[in-house]
Amino acid sequence: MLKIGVLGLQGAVREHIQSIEACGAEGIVIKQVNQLEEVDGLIIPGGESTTMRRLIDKYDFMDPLKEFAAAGKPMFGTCAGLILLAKNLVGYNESHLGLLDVTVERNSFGRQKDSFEAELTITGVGENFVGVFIRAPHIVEVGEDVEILSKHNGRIVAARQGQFLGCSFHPELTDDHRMTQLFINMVKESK
Ligand SMILES: NC(=O)CC[C@H](N)C(=O)O
Repeated sequence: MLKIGVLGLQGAVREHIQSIEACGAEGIVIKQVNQLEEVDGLIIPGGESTTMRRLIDKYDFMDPLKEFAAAGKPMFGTCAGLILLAKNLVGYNESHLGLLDVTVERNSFGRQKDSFEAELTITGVGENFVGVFIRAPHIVEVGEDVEILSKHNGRIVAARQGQFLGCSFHPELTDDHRMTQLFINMVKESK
């Protein structure tokens, strides 16, 4: 059975595990660096990117996460996880993991729209996917070999570059598991 890890330092961890299991894979909460060896792919969940970054540093996850990526293993960042994966962040000089070649702007859907749902069409997933956006970032710009998978109101909300997948919304908060399945397929193909 495929083993998919969810970085378990902060954020919406349990819901991702449930979604992974609904897709027939094994979900493992990663709380210690050595657990990364057990999994074939990793989801970095939504939450608060600054808090998650602090915990990544505190528990020495930075280099092991970069090594995980360098080994060619797929990674999927959702919401705050997208911010952590991105190569560039609007208004910041430094990024976090800097793996996915996109520029991301945090909290970019405005105040009245702090949280909302929207029906999305996502390449590789299909139509009528309800995206749950919670103080969501969006992708402002993508690098050459990044495929844009979905837009909402002209803004890029999902993208893929090889082994890396990122989205602005929380795919684990509905019982539509197609986005999780897309990632699991990427993990299958990478083996
Ligand atoms: N739902 C989320 O993950 C929100 C992300 C959060 N606004 C951040 O900047 O980290």
